[in-house]
Amino acid sequence: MSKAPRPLIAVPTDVKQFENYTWHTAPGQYLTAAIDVAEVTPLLVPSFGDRIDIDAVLDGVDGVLITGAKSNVHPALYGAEPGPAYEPYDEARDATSLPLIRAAIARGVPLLAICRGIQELNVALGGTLATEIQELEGRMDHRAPDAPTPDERFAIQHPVRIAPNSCLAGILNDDSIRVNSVHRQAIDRLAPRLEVAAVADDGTIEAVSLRDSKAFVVGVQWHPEYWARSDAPSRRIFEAFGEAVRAHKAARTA
Ligand SMILES: N[C@@H](CCC(=O)NCCCC(=O)O)C(=O)O
Repeated sequence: MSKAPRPLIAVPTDVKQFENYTWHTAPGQYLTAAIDVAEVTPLLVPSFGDRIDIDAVLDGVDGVLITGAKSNVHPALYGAEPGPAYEPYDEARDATSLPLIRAAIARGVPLLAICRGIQELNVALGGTLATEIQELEGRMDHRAPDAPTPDERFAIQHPVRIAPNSCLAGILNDDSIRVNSVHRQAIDRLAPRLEVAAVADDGTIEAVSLRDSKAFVVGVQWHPEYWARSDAPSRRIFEAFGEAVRAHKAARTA
């Protein structure tokens, strides 16, 4: 009996200049976690903003994965004054990922948003971000260790407390896990439709989910993709995302 075809997920891209070309690209660590652990097939969505038919994309996939990136959501999108503390920007990505997030939520398409992704999720739904949080009173330094290798930069660093009865509590079946940390921005004002699913010891919001949502909508500030094969909570997040994607496909094709 032929194997059921793997469901497809959409992954919006970063726009980068490299070797005299403009590239629309995504880091491989997210794609391999989707393939190997969530067992879904990622399709990159080029960041051409309103030139991309978001509905046509969502007609063809059963999930959305929003990756991390060194760039930051443009502050004008949440009413902050642009400046060096908010740079670098990737406005083409913003113009694609934010509409994609809103449309996926409106249609009940499962969504996993990681690092920059949780920040985009919050802004897309009306929230705001704080920048250079390591300079804020009482905050830890959430940036990556100043280390030469990716394994060291994405090393597990600090605990986060999982909100009881949250979507994430159901996925992880634990009240505290340890996570890596590679960010200098974080959620400031939480969007009205989101609820906190995890916090760090300094109060930084580390995960959110959509209030009263039937669909899987989870944002995490850490990087479960990096250790998705070896770290149990990381694996569980990608497995749960894959389960939600397959359920969406089964319901859509029933
Ligand atoms: N730029 C935002 C989001 C951080 C993020 O997505 N980090 C992952 C990749 C970054 C890297 O490889 O250095 C912020 O800083 O909060």
